[in-house]
Amino acid sequence: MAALENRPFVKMNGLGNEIVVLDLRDAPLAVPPEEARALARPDVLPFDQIMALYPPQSEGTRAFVRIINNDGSESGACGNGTRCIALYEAGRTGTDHMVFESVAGPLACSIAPEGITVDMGVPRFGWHDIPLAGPVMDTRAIELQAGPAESPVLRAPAVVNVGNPHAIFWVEDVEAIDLARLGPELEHHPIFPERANISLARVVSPEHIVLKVWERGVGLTRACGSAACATAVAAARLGLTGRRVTVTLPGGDLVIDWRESDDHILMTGPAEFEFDGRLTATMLGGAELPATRPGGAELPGTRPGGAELPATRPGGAELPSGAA
Ligand SMILES: N[C@@H](CCC[C@H](N)C(=O)O)C(=O)O
Repeated sequence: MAALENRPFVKMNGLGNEIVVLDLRDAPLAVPPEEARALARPDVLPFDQIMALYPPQSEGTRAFVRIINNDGSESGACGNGTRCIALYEAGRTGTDHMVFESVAGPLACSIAPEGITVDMGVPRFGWHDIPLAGPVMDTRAIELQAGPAESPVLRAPAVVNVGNPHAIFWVEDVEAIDLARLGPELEHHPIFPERANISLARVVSPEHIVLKVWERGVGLTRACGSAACATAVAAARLGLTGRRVTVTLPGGDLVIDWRESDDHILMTGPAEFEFDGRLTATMLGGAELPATRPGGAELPGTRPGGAELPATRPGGAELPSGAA
């Protein structure tokens, strides 16, 4: 029997970043990577991340969250997914201020008419924090390039850790570069011992950045909240922008404020409830577990066509009423 069989799920998205919330607080169990990969198949429940909720470990927090990519690997941060679990918890409990715990630290969230704000913590810049394979003094621009050696198409990214590792390349036009081709090579470059999320960023003005992201363990996505945070911080460090910027991703806009008083990064944006249901053995791979989406190069749709998906409500704006 699949470990997650019969568990309730809630499908949500944050700016089109496809999120599955698994509330495992009542009966905690680890998400088996092979079941995550099976679930992510295009005809089942394609997602970018699972946000798995476990019993809180500290007083005053709602849950300990573990973040699982659709290749079954785990990440320390997911900005869009955190807004989703904040909305989920608000629907369940009626509270609009809450704190989650994660392997990277506390995540304080607040819900307001202008959006859901998550305190993503303090960014780290040391080469061993990213981490990089060896000592680098200045992580605002590291020695790394992609494309032909004699005429690289990408070079000298900034690197930042915001709970997960990011490399940001500054470009004139994010659409002019084939990130689906270069992303896998850069994600797995030996300079990144834990791999990295790879971003192309165009600085439009001191208040505006356009961003496209190849996510570690996933591929191209419509939005990546932690990449938006990492990029905003990297741009401010280089003097390309101020500390408050709007970051435009394929899925929409996030406002990032790298707060001067304590260096915490505040990310504000939307999240949406889509539908909920229960996981079945077939969804979790049954007897055989085929590979996940090839290369993750396609942008996933918002609604799977899987005939056996036991969705209990059509996609809608309402809040989930407690799937746990
Ligand atoms: N979609 C996320 C980032 C998810 C984690 C990333 N793929 C990693 O492995 O670090 C976001 O919104 O931040």
